[in-house]
Amino acid sequence: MKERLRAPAKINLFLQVLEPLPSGYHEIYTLFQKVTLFDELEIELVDIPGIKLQVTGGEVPEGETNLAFKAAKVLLDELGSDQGVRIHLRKVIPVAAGLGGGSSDAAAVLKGVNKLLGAPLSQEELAHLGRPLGADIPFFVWSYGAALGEGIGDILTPWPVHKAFYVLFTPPYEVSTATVYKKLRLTRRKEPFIYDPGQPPWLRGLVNDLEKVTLALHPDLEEVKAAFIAFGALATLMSGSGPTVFGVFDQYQRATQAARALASRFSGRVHVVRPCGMEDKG
Ligand SMILES: C[C@@](CO)(OP(=O)(O)O)[C@H](O)COP(=O)(O)OP(=O)(O)OC[C@H]1O[C@@H](n2ccc(N)nc2=O)[C@H](O)[C@@H]1O
Ligand SMILES: Nc1ncnc2c1ncn2[C@@H]1O[C@H](COP(=O)(O)OP(=O)(O)O)[C@@H](O)[C@H]1O
Repeated sequence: MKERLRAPAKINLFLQVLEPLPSGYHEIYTLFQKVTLFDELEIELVDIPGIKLQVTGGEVPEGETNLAFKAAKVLLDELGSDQGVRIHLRKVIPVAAGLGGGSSDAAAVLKGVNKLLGAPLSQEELAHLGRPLGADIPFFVWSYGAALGEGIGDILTPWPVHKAFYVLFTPPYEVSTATVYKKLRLTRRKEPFIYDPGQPPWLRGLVNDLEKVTLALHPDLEEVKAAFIAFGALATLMSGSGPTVFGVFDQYQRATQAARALASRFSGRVHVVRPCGMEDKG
């Protein structure tokens, strides 16, 4: 039996860092939005114990440090299963880019393997199991297109999906999430700037507290942001810890024109995507 799954990328439409926690993590207030850029996975249960992972299309390890591998292991261990798992992962989502690709792969493996084993665990149990592997994993386990993330990003509340076209620009270098959080200087606990779920967040202004850290390391991203505005974006922001920067557009044609202009001016990968979770909204 085989499961074929698509693991979406995410962007953070706002990200406020409120307080450092004794665990080394930070309390955040963020809006996660899944978008239509997908890694692809094929998962199979076999009778020979052990986990085998094959990766094509991206610079990520194939062994036990891959988040897809770790997710399979933690689930098999939890269930005490002696079945083996074979995973083929086709990487499309840029790596260490603020798009949550590794977390999404891990969540897809948790869901896929659980389904192949007859669904012994609930979505909530899978989210709980994935959380120590990555704070973003619970969001990818849940089926919402968009969710408010509190706590370390693992306390989730569904959020309406607002119609838009997003252009993602990912420069040809990676950024470490842990380094960016570490470099952020918080002097006192911040109270979150609250958004109205009924309104597209870009109408109130998009904020990402991690942006200043990554932009100080990579000032070229300021130019990308300025170019997004010059090319007609309604708003522009870095996603997560970066370095991906996105522009928000209200028309597909404007988005594709901006994407072409960006690709000819800057070296990096450009994707035009839509939010997931609005299939019923046209
Ligand atoms: C910044 C965000 C925004 O969605 O995403 P990315 O840019 O990584 O995609 C997340 O908060 C990242 O989530 P994720 O990438 O899953 O984090 P983890 O692997 O669990 O953590 C990597 C490191 O980031 C720091 N970290 C992470 C989450 C958080 N709320 N506070 C933190 O301080 C910790 O130092 C941790 O060791
Ligand atoms: N399946 C995977 N896909 C992407 N990165 C992975 C994967 N497994 C392990 N990693 C490692 O996790 C780190 C963060 O990856 P990723 O989730 O793409 O970043 P981000 O959270 O910034 O979007 C990278 O250093 C990468 O080598």
